[in-house]
Amino acid sequence: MRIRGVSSGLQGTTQVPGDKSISHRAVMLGALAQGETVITGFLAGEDCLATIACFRDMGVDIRRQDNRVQIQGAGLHGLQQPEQPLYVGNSGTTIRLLLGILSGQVFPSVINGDASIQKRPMARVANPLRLMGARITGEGDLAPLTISPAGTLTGIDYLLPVASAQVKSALLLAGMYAKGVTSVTEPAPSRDHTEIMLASFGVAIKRQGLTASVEGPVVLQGREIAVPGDISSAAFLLVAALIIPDSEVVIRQVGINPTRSGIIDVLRAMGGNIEVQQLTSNLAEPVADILVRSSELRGVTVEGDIIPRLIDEIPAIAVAAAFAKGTTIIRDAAELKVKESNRIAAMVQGLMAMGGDVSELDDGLVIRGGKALHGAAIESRGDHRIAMAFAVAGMAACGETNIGNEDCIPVSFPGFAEILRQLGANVQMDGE
Ligand SMILES: O=C(O)C1=C[C@@H](OP(=O)(O)O)[C@@H](O)[C@H](O)C1
Ligand SMILES: C=C(OP(=O)(O)O)C(=O)O
Repeated sequence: MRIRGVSSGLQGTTQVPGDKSISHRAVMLGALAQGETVITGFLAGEDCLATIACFRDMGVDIRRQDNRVQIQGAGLHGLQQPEQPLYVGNSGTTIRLLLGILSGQVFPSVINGDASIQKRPMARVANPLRLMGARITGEGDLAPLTISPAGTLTGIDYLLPVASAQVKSALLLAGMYAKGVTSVTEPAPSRDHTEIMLASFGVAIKRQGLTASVEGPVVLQGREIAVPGDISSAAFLLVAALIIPDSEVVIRQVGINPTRSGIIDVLRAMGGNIEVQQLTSNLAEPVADILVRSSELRGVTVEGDIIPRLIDEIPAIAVAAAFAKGTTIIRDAAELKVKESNRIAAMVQGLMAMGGDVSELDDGLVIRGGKALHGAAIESRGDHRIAMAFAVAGMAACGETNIGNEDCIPVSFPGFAEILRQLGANVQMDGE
């Protein structure tokens, strides 16, 4: 992907594709429900398509036309043994949440993913599932993993060592199959889409402070789900509009669930001019139109409980920080090292290659902003968020930026380059 610095600001009204986390969960719960589930605004990105493929491989009737997905629910015990290993591609959410569901099945299964997935830690999910009675094996607890039938699971009380919505969700999903109550307590609030969606499918999920509990067995009722735009995708447009002078952009219909909206708090604390017009005030997954204008940004410290509320947005925040006056410190974010790539190392190296003044911490990074950035050759490491973060940096830098392995972008944001071009950016994908 080739990006040139823009000569004028980004302008216009746009919309980002559907929320990735909500799209995955809608397919999973729809597949396990009774009756039909219809999803609109579904993210037709590679990760969520992998989730659909896994459930089709287990016999579920799922039809998709663009962003509309129609699922004939198989019921909690209606999945069939897959004929081949389930393949999740690049999707950590798919493999971790599926481990919870597969642990409750009466058939054996094998689950695998791409080279990045094979390096990501699965013990954080497999260990608590084993406490429930699940039988999961794999070399070094890495994918490929084999799940053998275990008889009925037993509910547990589990204190998560790190705030992870994927681990929390895997345990709640396994809890649907377990005898007794499964309770999960997290150290800080992580995204709560699983809890919200389980309740909307009719499951009596209890929530108290940082604890969520479910008592098995449950019955899920199919329903209609409208997926809002993904704030994690909107993050790249927000930062681009803030750092490119003379920009004014409206992003319509973005999900602003408070467990996801830390990016807005941080960009505003940096001096970002962002207006949020909430459209739905009474629903559990609030949706808003967001207006953003170019702003003089200043450095901030990002740490503590806000980190899980913006974990996937840190690459975008690091780019905003490089264009801000003063120093930004990001810490308590060691989780970034075990995402699709080591995102701390990727951001430090890439920003340095563009002339930024950055240093790496064990659990984050320090960005001394305000240096004039120039275009550079950046390796995305096959990580969609790294590729998009540097596309945005390249738009505000002088000269040309080339991003290697940018074909990972549709993992979460199909149409990224096209949307940027419509807003006035000079972005070209290889082969265009
Ligand atoms: O549950 C989810 O949908 C996700 C949870 C987060 O991962 P962790 O649970 O590992 O923090 C996040 O980084 C990922 O993009 C999506
Ligand atoms: C970490 C991410 O996703 P996953 O864990 O599902 O691969 C992401 O989308 O930034």
